Order: sequence, then C-alpha cells, then structure tokens
Amino acid sequence: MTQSETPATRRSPFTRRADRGGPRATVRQLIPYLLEHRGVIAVVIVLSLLLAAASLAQPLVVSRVISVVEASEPLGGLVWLLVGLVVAQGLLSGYQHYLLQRTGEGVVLTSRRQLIARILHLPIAEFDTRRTGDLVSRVGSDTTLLRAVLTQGGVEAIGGIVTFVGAIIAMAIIDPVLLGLTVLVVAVALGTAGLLSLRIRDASRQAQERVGALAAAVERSISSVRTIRAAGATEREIAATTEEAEGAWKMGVKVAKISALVVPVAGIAMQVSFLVVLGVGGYRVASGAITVANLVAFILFLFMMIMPLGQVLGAFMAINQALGALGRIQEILDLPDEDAGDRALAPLAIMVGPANETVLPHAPAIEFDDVSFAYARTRPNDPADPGNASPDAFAPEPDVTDRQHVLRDVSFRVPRGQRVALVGPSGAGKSTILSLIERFYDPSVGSVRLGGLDLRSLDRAELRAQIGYVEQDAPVLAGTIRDNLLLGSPNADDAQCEHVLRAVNLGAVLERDPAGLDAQVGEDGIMLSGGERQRLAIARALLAAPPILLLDESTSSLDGVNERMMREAIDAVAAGRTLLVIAHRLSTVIDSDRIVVLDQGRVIGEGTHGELVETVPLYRELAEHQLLV
Ligand SMILES: Nc1ncnc2c1ncn2[C@@H]1O[C@H](COP(=O)(O)OP(=O)(O)OP(=O)(O)O)[C@@H](O)[C@H]1O
Repeated sequence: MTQSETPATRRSPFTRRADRGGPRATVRQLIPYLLEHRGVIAVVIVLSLLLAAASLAQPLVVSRVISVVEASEPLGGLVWLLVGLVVAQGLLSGYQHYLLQRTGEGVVLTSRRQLIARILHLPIAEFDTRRTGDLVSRVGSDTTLLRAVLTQGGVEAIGGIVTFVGAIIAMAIIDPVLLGLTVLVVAVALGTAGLLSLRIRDASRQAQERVGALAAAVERSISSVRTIRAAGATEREIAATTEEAEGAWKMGVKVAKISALVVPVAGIAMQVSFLVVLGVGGYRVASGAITVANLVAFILFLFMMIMPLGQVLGAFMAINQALGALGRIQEILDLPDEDAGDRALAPLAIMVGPANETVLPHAPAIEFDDVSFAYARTRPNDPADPGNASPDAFAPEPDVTDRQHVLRDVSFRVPRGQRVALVGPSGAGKSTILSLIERFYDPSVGSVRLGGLDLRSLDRAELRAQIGYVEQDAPVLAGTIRDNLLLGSPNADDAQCEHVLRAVNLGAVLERDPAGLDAQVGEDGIMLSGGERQRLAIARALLAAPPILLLDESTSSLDGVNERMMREAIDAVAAGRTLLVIAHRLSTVIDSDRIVVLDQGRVIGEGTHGELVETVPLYRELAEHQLLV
C-alpha cells in the first residue's frame, strides 16, 4: 500500500501517506505527556531513590548480623533496624505505586482530552473516509496503553538504576572476580531480551489497529441492528464481527508471544547468574578468598542488581507498546483543524445586523457563482487485508476529472427574506449544495457568497451562527427533547422551548410523556416518528432564530397529516427569514418564491412552479408524477 509522492500526487490536507508500517511515534512525542506531570514524577523519583537506599542498606545490615552472630556478640538494635528498613520500604513503595497509577490516569486523560477536541474539530471530509468505531477505539483503548509507561516500571526504573549501580559497586568491593562472571551472564541474556522487546512496538500498533477495526465493525452492527435483523443477516453479521474480534485476538497473541520470549530470557539470566555465584562463590569461600557473610551479602546484592534490570526491561516493553498506540493517537492529533489554512476573516457582524439589515443591501443572502465541486474520492479497504480499517486504507485520488464533479457550474441566488426550493432527482447534488453553504466543504471552482462575501473569507463559527441547518437523516441526538432543543441555544428557557415545539406542531409529544421536555428520545430519536424527528430538528433550528434556514426535507414518505404539519412548520420557520429548502415533495414548496431544478449536478431551470411546469420537462415530469398538474 506504500505510495510514493510525485508532483502529480501532491496531497490535499486530507491525504495520508499509506505507509506499510502505519503511524509511528517516537519517545520525543511521548515526553510532553510526562512533562505535564513533572512535579509528581519528581516526587516518585525521590521516593525511588529512598527505596533504593533502603534496599541497598539491607544486605549490609544482614551481613553485619551474620558477623555479629558468628562472633557471638549481642545484636543490639540491628534487628530493629532491619525491620524498620523493611516497613519503610513497604510504605514508601505503596505510596509510590498510588502516585504512579494516578499520574498514569492523568496521562490517559490528557491524551483523551486532546483527541476528543481534535476529532470534533476535524474537517467533515475526514469523517467521510474514517470509520467511527476506529476513532472511538483510539479515544477509548489506545490511550489506556500510555498509562503503562508510568505504571509498568518506567519511573521506578530510575531508582532501580541507583540500586543497580550501588549493588555493582558493593559487589565489586566484595569480590570483583565473582562480579565479572555475573555481569557476563546477565549481559548476554538481557541483550537478547532487549532486542526482542523492540519488536513489541509494531506488534502492539497492529494489535491496536485490529481493536480499532473491531470497534468499527461493532459500531456498524449496532447502529444498523434493525436493518440487519430485518434482512435476516444477524448470523452473517455476527460472523463478520467475530472475525474482526479474532483478528484482534491474533494480534494480541502475537504481542503475548513476544513478551513470553522476553520474560523467560530475563528469568534465565537471573537463575544462571545465581547458580554461577553459588558455585564459584562456594568454591571461593572454601578456598578462604571470601567469608560466608560476604557471600550472603554478595547474593543479596545480586538480587538487587537483577531486580531493576527486570524493571527496566518491563519499562522498555511498556514504552514500546505505548509508542505503538501513541502513533495512532498522534496520527489524529497531527491532522489539521477544520479552520486550518483559512484566510483572514471578515467579521460577519458588518453583514447581518440584529434586524437582518446589511451594509451590502443589494447582495442576496446566498449566492452560488459558477460553483463546481467534487468530493475527495476514496478507495475501499484492501480486500487482501480485511481487518485493515486504518485510515491508511483510504487515499483520495489526486486528480479530479469533470466526471467526478457532483456540482458543475452551479449558479443561483437566494434573495434575502425569500423562500427558495431546490428540487431534482436523487443524487442531483441538492444536499451537497447545503453542505457547501455550511462550509463543510469548499467548492473546487467558483464561489459561494453570503451577503456578497465569499464564505472562505468568513469565520466558520460566525457563519454557522447565522444559519440554521436541518439535515435529512437522523437529525435527533440521543438524550431528552430538551437536550436536543438546547444544542444550539443552551440558554433558552422552558417557555421558549415549548413555544418552538408548538410552532412545528410538536405540542403533542410534550403531553404524551409526563416527563415533558425531559422525555427521552432514544438513540437517534428512535422513540419519535420520522416526521416528528424532522420537526424536532426544525424546532431546534428555530430556537436559535437564525436569519437563514437550510432545510433538507426528509425523504421518508409522510402521510397526509404529517405532510400538512410539515408544511405548517416550514411556513412557521419561513416567517421573517431566508429559507432554502430541499423538497422531495413538491407540495411542500409549490408556493416558494423560486424553485431551482437540479439534474446531475447542473441547474437546469429556475423560476416559480407555474413557470417551471411550462419550461422544464424534468420538473413537469416530477409535478405530473406527484399529481400536481
Ligand atoms: N460525503 C460524500 N462523499 C463522497 N460522495 C458523496 C458524499 N455525499 C454525497 N456524495 C455523492 O454526491 C452526489 C450528490 O449527492 P447529494 O447527497 O448531494 O444528492 P441529493 O440530490 O441530495 O440526493 P437525495 O435527494 O437522494 O438526497 C451523489 O452521487 C453522492 O453519491
């Protein structure tokens, strides 16, 4: 999947290089996460040093106890000193453990915060090519692996190094010959283990990618559960999702295999060196080169030397694992914000005043001027790599030919305060026009203007504050009716909420549930009918009282009553504002000021209903089909 960059394939902000190795992170990228907690980490390091001192003191005290016992002298406070050292060590390490876990959670929180903020600011085009579940998994699962950098020995290893060096010095003083032998055995074994654990980084990243693919598959299955049930595809969907779970399991096992190789190699190092010390040390005691007390102290120091090595190795593995996950996190954090690269912004306030007046009085509210637009084309997942749901599997085609344009030379105007309808067959590009007005995408050619100003020169947030947008599908969010209404107008009171609900003929939903505004609407508003969902979304837009409203009418067939309610709702929202509505039923737009007819991305006619019936055959056909002429 590797793709070389040539001038012909110069990348747009949405293009990603599809490296075979996937996104990688370096230790340098990990450091800022740790620096944020430098105070606590400093405390932990001090605790590690104290713990190291407490450990190093113990063999010396033990050796002294043996010598005292051998010489039949009184022990005095030596035993209490030893007990004190052990208890202090226990308490300090408990506190250190808590601090590390807490800081680990802090690192996870920081990365989650950053990811959530970045994801919600990504350009809309990113969501066209990425799988929701994979993004969710990066926030939920990948971030947790960063915790291990702190909790699996990373910071304690610093104290461990002191213990290690102290133990080596003590052993060198006791018996340099024995030390030489020990270091040789340990170095060989640990070198091998270190090399092995380097492989954990890639394996861990792949494992996380599989978890991402699994999350995406589960998300797909759950969000489409009704369709899947109705299609009798439950078992096939279970099999497909389970296959993703097995993919994640396989990669998890691969990580386990690598760490399973590392752990015994480290264990062998310890055992062999212990046996060497015991054998050679015993011989040296017999030959009078060292005393029994010294040999015991040497063996205790040996343990102290090996233990931190285990810690360092554990930390090394954890860091490599975390870097695998950090690569996936960083990949999202490195994406540009929606606003990245915007030109200097004109304040909208000069254009649309509180009473809807403008310094450009003759400019229309919305104007499309020779606009052509193509979506960044994506290619599907590589079938040879079924679990690969990583964004690298997608890469927009570099050249956009006319064939791929979904809008071509589109020009039309929506005069201020008027009601304009867009009609045309499915796929004609109607919803795309609304997306361009919301600046979810920018036109490839031409310009879209609001009050005479090119949208690209306006601040997105201010622009959107002027526009109410009612999407065609699933415009209701899980939560209560109130949550839905307050989404765009958090300060509205109950009376205002109830007023807009009644304006769109939704007063009945308040009465039918005793919870009223606090009634739950379920995931995607499933507890409401299609018509009610659409009208709730209109009520939400209405509450914000925007001067311009874009309405993508629901395609679901509405019965007579609902259709009337919808027409009344549209009349209610049209009063005193500019309205651009995509109509699937001509009856809802027949009395619009203007109707723009689109076909295959082109404007093929514009006028009133009466004019279009006469002049545009496609419109006449639509009207005849809907029994209007
Ligand atoms: N996010 C997207 N990425 C790629 N192509 C898209 C995207 N959204 C729409 N398209 C394509 O653009 C074309 C126009 O789609 P659009 O949704 O604007 O049509 P429409 O007229 O609103 O259709 P309908 O009446 O069925 O809602 C279609 O061919 C569609 O496949």
